[in-house]
Amino acid sequence: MKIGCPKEIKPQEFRIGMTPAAAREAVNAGHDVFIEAGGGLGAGFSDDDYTAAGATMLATPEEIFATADMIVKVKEPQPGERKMLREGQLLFTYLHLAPDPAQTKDLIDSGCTAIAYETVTDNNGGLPLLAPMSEVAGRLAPQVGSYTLQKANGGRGVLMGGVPGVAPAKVLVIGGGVVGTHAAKIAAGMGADVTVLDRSLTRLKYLDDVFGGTFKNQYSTAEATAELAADADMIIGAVLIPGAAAPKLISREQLKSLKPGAVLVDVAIDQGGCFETSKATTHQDPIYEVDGVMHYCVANMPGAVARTSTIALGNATMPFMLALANKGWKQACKDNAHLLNGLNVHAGKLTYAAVGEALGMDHITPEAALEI
Ligand SMILES: NC(=O)C1=CN([C@@H]2O[C@H](COP(=O)(O)OP(=O)(O)OC[C@H]3O[C@@H](n4cnc5c(N)ncnc54)[C@H](O)[C@@H]3O)[C@@H](O)[C@H]2O)C=CC1
Ligand SMILES: CC(=O)C(=O)O
Ligand SMILES: [Mg+2]
Repeated sequence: MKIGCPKEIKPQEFRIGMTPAAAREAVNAGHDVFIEAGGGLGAGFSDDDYTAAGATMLATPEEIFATADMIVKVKEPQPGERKMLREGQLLFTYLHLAPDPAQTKDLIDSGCTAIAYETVTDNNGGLPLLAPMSEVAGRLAPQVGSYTLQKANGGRGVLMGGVPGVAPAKVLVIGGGVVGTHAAKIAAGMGADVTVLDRSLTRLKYLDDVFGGTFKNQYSTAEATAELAADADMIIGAVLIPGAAAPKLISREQLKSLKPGAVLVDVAIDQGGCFETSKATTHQDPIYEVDGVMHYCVANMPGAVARTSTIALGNATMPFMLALANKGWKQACKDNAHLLNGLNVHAGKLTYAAVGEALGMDHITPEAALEI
């Protein structure tokens, strides 16, 4: 198969979809790999690293999209990239379609087959291609949140760990999955007083068993959220209902009850965000204020640590990328129901129920798509 990997063009996105190690594995399996020249530089990989791995460098995204049977990326295709997708072409990347009707329409219109990293599943009820970036974003959240808490950045002027004689910051993490757990670990490591809310009792039991002495946890109700939020210096939004738009857990009205200069870090922004006042921001201009409350809502947080993230993502996607290349997408998805769960669009049809429900669009089952 011809596998193409363009340079990412989302603002301040320095990751790349294939590492030289992944390129080498694909070449060793008999595939042709095409990388856009300079595409790996932001993650510290030179063109020479890719050519040494057996890949061919192409100068432009147009050549990559025209040449490849499968496009491997990081972020959802941007409008210009969507125009280059064609019928029968396979796209393997993050999509986050539920809050994005324009992209969904373009993918459907293109006739391509699009497999979304974020909806591929595993045997433990996890999302193995979201997990590595959730680990990164979770660990970054207290880091960017603590910067935002500084007075000069609009925050309350509270130090995460406090000092002897002064209480530490109170951090509320809503959602105790991968993002939430990693955020809580780091925030607690910085000395903050951390509470995690989740709706899953199984998850709360796990958090209590493993992190009982490190941070607190509580069942997530509207009442508990309101009470803890009013007392928090920083609130990290980390909920997920796979594939669906994030539930809004703090309303604009509620901002009045928060502390002035409190910081909201909405990691769930790529699914539309879990605070009513969240709107996606970029690394260039990440922070804004609403009613005296600071918001950080960067939809591609892992791009800030592009090297760590590219390697972590490449490790996770490589076996799936190889299966798709070796077998073709249909056979690979027939052999692995978890990969089939990643199918969001095929041949002009939406194939992911939660996206269809979020956008009010017709959809077919992924099993039905295998027959088209
Ligand atoms: N902004 C960014 O750069 C990035 C964003 N993300 C996003 O972060 C979000 C979280 O991802 P993961 O932690 O991997 O998901 P996850 O599935 O591991 O965890 C989500 C948790 O939310 C809980 N939850 C659902 N509804 C809830 C509610 N009403 N109250 C409290 N908890 C609730 C679930 O029980 C689950 O434990 C996703 O939207 C993901 O796409 C992930 C990586 C990077
Ligand atoms: C998960 C995701 O969207 C990201 O890493 O950018
Ligand atoms: Mg994202």
